[in-house]
Amino acid sequence: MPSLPCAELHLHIEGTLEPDLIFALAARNGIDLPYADTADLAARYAFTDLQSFLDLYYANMDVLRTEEDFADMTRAYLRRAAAAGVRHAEIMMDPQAHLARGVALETCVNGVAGALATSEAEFGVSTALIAAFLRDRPATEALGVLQNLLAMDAPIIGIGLDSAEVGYPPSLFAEVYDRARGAGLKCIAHAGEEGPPAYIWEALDVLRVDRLDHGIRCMEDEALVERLVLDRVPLTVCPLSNVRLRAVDTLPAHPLPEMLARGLNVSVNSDDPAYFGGYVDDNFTALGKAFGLGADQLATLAGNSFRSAFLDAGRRAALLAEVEAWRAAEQAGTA
Ligand code: HPA
Ligand SMILES: [Zn+2]
Repeated sequence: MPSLPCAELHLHIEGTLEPDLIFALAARNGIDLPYADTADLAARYAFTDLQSFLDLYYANMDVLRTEEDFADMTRAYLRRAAAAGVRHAEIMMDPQAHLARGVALETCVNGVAGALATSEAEFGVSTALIAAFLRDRPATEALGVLQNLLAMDAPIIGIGLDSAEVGYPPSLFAEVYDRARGAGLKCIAHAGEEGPPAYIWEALDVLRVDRLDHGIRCMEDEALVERLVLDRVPLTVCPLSNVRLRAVDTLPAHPLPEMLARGLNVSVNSDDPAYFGGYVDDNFTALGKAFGLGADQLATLAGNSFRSAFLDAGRRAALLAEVEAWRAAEQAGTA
């Protein structure tokens, strides 16, 4: 069966570092890892919440030192994503996590962007880059990094907001988002993963986001659901991530089917696939199994991903046609 064609809109490139690549980059850079082997590392992926994951996620980034390291990581993701059916990827990176380790902005941005530049020719995956700011660091630091990204003419289409959510409401970053919007950048933010519905309201009303990452806790606030439906705000949902980080207890308890039924503009994404048990195809497969989703619902989710992407009209139409062809083949039983 051919993979469902989709866009991946919520993907932290640093979260695609697989254990074997972590070991390969450590060897290349002469770094001693505090793990016996890849199995020892993978055994530590039993997370209790977002912070327990972030601790390991930031520690493992230490193997990324050169432009080539960032490019190799990005190419490995694109190869795997293409096999998963991804036809367009809007990829987030965390520049502050690298700056804090003494890696230059040019090194991390040019490494990732260099691999993205050849992605369509090499893997058939069109791409865009999003610079995410760490909400548990000061907004003044984010503002400085944004200024530097603009000064170097970094090939980014937008900004995001990630890292530890609770205690760091979106409104802290109002000035950063105003500046980004003024520079013509798209505005995206994580909200409502672990944080309360009030953070989603702030992302909408203060940051004026074009798209929300996660947003699953909107289901606790009826007026918020109505607002999100009315404005067709895209929500990039990451089911396997939510289970691994204990935002939901089990996949069958995930609110995604209810979100779809309420008319929310939901897409399916992998977040940090090396850490959360799978890429976007694995997320679709797990959802299909947990909820018995048919071709129509899967095609709706894939269609939403292309409708929520920052694509030009021509490519969007071509990719939506691929989804319709997939749906027709599935329904005819010829896939
Ligand atoms: O799932 C996530 N949530 C918040 N911040 C992150 N940074 C990487 N992954 C995540
Ligand atoms: Zn995320």
